[in-house]
Parts: sequence; C-alpha cells; structure tokens
Amino acid sequence: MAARLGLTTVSSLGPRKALLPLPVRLPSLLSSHRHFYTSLSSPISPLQLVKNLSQSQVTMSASGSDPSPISTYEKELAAAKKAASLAARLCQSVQAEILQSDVQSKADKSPVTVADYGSQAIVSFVLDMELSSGPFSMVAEEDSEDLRKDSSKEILSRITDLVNDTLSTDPSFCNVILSEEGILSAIDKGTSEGGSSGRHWVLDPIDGTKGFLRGDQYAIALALLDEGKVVLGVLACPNLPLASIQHTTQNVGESGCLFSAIVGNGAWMQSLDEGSSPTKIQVTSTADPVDASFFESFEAAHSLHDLTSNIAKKLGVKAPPVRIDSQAKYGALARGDGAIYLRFPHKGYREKIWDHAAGYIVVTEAGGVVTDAAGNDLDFSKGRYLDLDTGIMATNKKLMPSLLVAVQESIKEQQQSASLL
Ligand SMILES: Nc1ncnc2c1ncn2[C@@H]1O[C@H](COP(=O)(O)O)[C@@H](O)[C@H]1OP(=O)(O)O
Ligand SMILES: [Mg+2]
Ligand SMILES: [Mg+2]
Ligand SMILES: [Mg+2]
Repeated sequence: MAARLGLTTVSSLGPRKALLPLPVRLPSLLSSHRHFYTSLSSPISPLQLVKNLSQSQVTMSASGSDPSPISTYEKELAAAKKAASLAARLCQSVQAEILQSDVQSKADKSPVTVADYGSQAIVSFVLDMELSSGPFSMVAEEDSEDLRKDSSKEILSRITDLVNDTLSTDPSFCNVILSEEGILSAIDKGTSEGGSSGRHWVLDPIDGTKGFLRGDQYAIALALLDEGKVVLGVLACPNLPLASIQHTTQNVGESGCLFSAIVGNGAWMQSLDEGSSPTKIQVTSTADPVDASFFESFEAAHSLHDLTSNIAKKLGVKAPPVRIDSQAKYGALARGDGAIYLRFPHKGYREKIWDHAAGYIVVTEAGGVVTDAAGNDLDFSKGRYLDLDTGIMATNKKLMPSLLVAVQESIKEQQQSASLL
C-alpha cells in the first residue's frame, strides 16, 4: 500500500454560468440575509426562497408527528452536500495556485489559508440560505479576528473574490455577490459553543491544512449535532482517489470523493462531480489482523507513530501504516481501503469536535466503531472539545476487541518506560 498519496490533478473553477432569468425582486424575504450583500441585481428567486421555507416548515411539522430519522435530516443532508462540494471547488482552485504569501500564522502556529476562510464562509452562507428557517448555530474552526486587521485587507479582498467566483458556478447562487462584511459575518457564524441541546452544525473548513499546503490529502468536514449526537456527516475529499487506495502506489486515477451519512441510513460515497450518484459503502469485514492495514496521520507531530507501530505489532498487523492527512482517513476506512485508524496525539493536545464528527458518523454508519483509547464512545456534546482518554481508534466490530487490548497494553508499556527515564 502506498505510504503516501501524492499530488493529484486539481481543476480550476469552471466558467461562470449564465444568469438565470429571475422574474421578481422580493427583498423582504431576503431581509434576514441582507447584510451579506453589496449588490444584488437579481436576487435569489423568491419562488426558490418560498419553496425553501415551506419545505423546512413541512419537515418541521412532520417532525412533530413521529418522523423517521431519515426524513428528518434529508433536507439538511442535501444542503450539507451542496455546501461542502462548493467549498471543495474553492479549495481546489486555491490549491492549484497556492502561494506562500497566502499563509498566515495564528497563535497556535497552524497555517491558515485563504481557502480555510473561504471554505468556512461558503459553507456557512450556503447552509444558512438553504435552511433559512429557524435559528442557525455552527461550531467551526476559524473566526474572523485575524482577517479584520488592517494587515489582512488584501487577503480579505482575495477571499471575497474567491467566494463570489465559486458561488457564481452554482445556479442557485449565480447572482449573489457577498460583500467583505458579508464574508466576515458568514465566517463568524461558526462561533457557537455547541453542546447537548438543540442543533449545531460542526465544520472543519479544511481538515489537514498541512496536507493541503503540501498538495496532498485534505477534507472539508461538516456534521450536524442534534441533542448532542452526531446525526449527519459529509466529508468532501477532493484529492482522494475514487478507487480504493489499498493497493495503489502511483497511478491513482480519478480523484474527488464525497462521503455522507445520516444516522440509521448507512454510509455513502459519490464523486464530487456534479450529478454523481451515491453508492453504499462498508468497512472491511476482515477479522484477521494479519490482513489488516492501518491509517495514521502523515504528520508525526499529530500522532505518536512509535506508539501506533507498537500497537500494530502487538495486534499482528503485517502491512506498514498508510500515512495520509485529514479525515480522508475516516472516508478511506469507511469504504474498506484499510482496517484500522489510530490517532494518538502528543500529551496535552485537546481534540476538537470538528476534527472527528463527520468522520465518526461516516465510519459508524459504514458498520465501523470509533472509540477513545479506553473503548468509550466519543462524546460530541461537551462543547468545542472532545473529552477523551488518550487517543482515538476506529476499526470494524470484529477487530475492535483485540485492538482495544493491544492499545491498552501498549499504553501501559509506554507509561512504564517513561517512568523509568
Ligand atoms: N499538534 C497537533 N496534534 C494533533 N492534531 C493536530 C495538531 N495540530 C493540528 N492538528 C489537527 O489535526 C488534524 C489533521 O490531522 P491529520 O491530518 O494528522 O489527521 C487537523 O484537524 C489539524 O488541524 P487542521 O484542521 O487545522 O488541519
Ligand atoms: Mg487549523
Ligand atoms: Mg482539522
Ligand atoms: Mg482545519
């Protein structure tokens, strides 16, 4: 199996689509979104807005009469797929022309790019427009603080152009032009604290920033929490090959995967290409660790590679680890490309919910299990952070019991050798 998946072709934005004929202006319906616009020569079709509103009202009233979980979240899933796909399009165009000057440094030293902010602005805007009824809450990685500084004027202008260019490729938004203030407020819709009550979107606008900057794997990861549980997730992985990466070395073929899951409805994958159809996916059914291969972070700073090697050795895994960036690992695991995902960050690192929520539901709905190092289910209801024991592991139900034993033994040995030092 490839130890590292290299560069794949990234396409630039397509040509602007022709403007749709829009018969009526209806600013009153748009009033709650008006702050977004500097110019709205032909606003989104009022009919479309009325349709959106009445559809969500239907969903809401249906939810009062014992809906199945699937019908409850279908509209949200469609909006999430649209938002993540558009964000992926923006990221692809930036990755194709990325310049060192696009990288800013934040207090935590993680690189933040125009694509990070642009992706968050697009997802926030599209979700808000598509699901325009009721309160909107989102827990997302980025905020606009750095972007509001005078020194960020140029980068903000670039993000604004990128977002507007990307929106113009979608027929429902081709007449929308967001202002710089609109971009900033869309980004800041992600400052929710989440928690155990109500609905909260959870977004990592680019997961695997380092992979993105290197031209490798990254993901746009979007999930929905309802009463503290992950009920829906979408993972857009623009550089992940559509074919299994299990035996791939170099010639990886077509790339661009969109994974999705609604609780109780299985996990699905489709191409990021417009008009593609989803196919149901499943984790591997292997029960023999010798056949198992495992994924871990490409970045050694993100996971203790020595510990994970020891776990794999104890378990009897023969294949070397597949090191790739981002939640693309959860997607690859969910479709059976590998059998195990191990993530053991360095001491003191606190996992955030946006780094796992979408991957978690995609893997669990594909028949897998995702737990912390003690075998506990992940709890997404505690705010922006995950409270967990040591690390995260994901695999199928057959391998989990022996994986848990190997993990606990390895952690104990690591602690013993640390106490001898
Ligand atoms: N020191 C760190 N340890 C673990 N994870 C980190 C660290 N710094 C950043 N991350 C986050 O880990 C995730 C990627 O992990 P990996 O690619 O190794 O699986 C990303 O969410 C990344 O944030 P970001 O979303 O900013 O890229
Ligand atoms: Mg980051
Ligand atoms: Mg992340
Ligand atoms: Mg990120």
